[in-house]
Amino acid sequence: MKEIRLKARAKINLTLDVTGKRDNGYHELRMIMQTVGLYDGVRMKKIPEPEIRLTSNVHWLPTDSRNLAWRAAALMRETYDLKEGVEISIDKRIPVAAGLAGGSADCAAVLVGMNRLFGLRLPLSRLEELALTMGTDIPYCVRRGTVLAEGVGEELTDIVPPCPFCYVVLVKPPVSVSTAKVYQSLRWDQVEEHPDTEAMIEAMAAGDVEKMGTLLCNVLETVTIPMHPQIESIKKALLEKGAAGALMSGSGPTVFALFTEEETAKKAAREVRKQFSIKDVFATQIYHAGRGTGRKEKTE
Ligand SMILES: C[C@](O)(CO)[C@H](O)COP(=O)(O)OP(=O)(O)OC[C@H]1O[C@@H](n2ccc(N)nc2=O)[C@H](O)[C@@H]1O
Ligand SMILES: Nc1ncnc2c1ncn2[C@@H]1O[C@H](COP(=O)(O)OP(=O)(O)OP(=O)(O)O)[C@@H](O)[C@H]1O
Repeated sequence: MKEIRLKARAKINLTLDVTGKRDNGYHELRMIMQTVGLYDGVRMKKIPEPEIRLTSNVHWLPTDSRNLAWRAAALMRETYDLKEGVEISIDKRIPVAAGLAGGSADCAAVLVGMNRLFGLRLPLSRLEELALTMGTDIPYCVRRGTVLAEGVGEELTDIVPPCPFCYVVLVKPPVSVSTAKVYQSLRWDQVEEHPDTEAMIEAMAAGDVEKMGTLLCNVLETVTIPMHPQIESIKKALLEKGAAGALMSGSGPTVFALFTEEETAKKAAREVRKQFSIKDVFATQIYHAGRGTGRKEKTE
């Protein structure tokens, strides 16, 4: 049977503000999300057996209902009463539990893949609704591009014009961060520095990457950086190596930095990898849904 191949892309948060807390413990957010080139390869194939068979190149990652990609396939089979099963293989490149929404991206890719494989013709808006039942970052991973996310992360507005093309270095220190714990520890009403979301949207419209660098701001840094001070050292090193700006993505621990020059970005990536003895360092770029990076795509 025909196999389809999808690229489940990582995201970064250019700004992340928390504006309140709901009774159920979830936080009200206002954040600018951006897709980057780094991706997990997802291959899918229909099988006659009514099963979901999942494999991945990361041997310790669960391949059952604990995996978000498995859950996406199960949800589509149940919701649309699909008789056949599916075989999914994930080539993971996005570091796990990194603040880059790797699991959410795989989940979104499987929703899109099931829609295609089974000829369901569901609009993206329906896939975004289904996505929200599995995690608050997942609707965005279905949509992708430059997006203002509000509510608990599910109210999505495309930002036009989108983020200008630039180079992005990702550095994931070898520590794991639990998103739930970070939110639980956040004293959102005591945070002093909030992002200027409107100014960031203006800087993007002006194509001013240097200005964008000065406006990067994530209130979750107030929780994760004291737990892992190395994040601050990595940010500082990336700025010294020519970044327009550097910030922790999501709940962390990954740090990303924006660069206007490819060579400067690659050199910074090489040097940071060596200086901090970190293997998970990637030189990638901004990605726009449908339009790609606008340049020859490569992540190193
Ligand atoms: C940090 C971000 O990645 C920024 O994009 C997201 O807000 C988190 O997205 P995610 O990993 O998809 O998060 P979920 O799997 O939905 O939730 C994980 C946990 O984070 C907390 N959570 C999540 C989203 C939100 N708006 N408020 C929260 O307090 C909840 O305790 C939840 O149990
Ligand atoms: N397909 C998957 N890929 C990676 N992790 C997965 C997957 N499915 C479930 N998980 C589980 O989800 C947890 C978080 O993984 P993920 O890589 O999505 O975190 P993250 O990058 O911090 O996401 P976010 O930015 O949305 O908080 C891991 O502990 C992992 O066991």
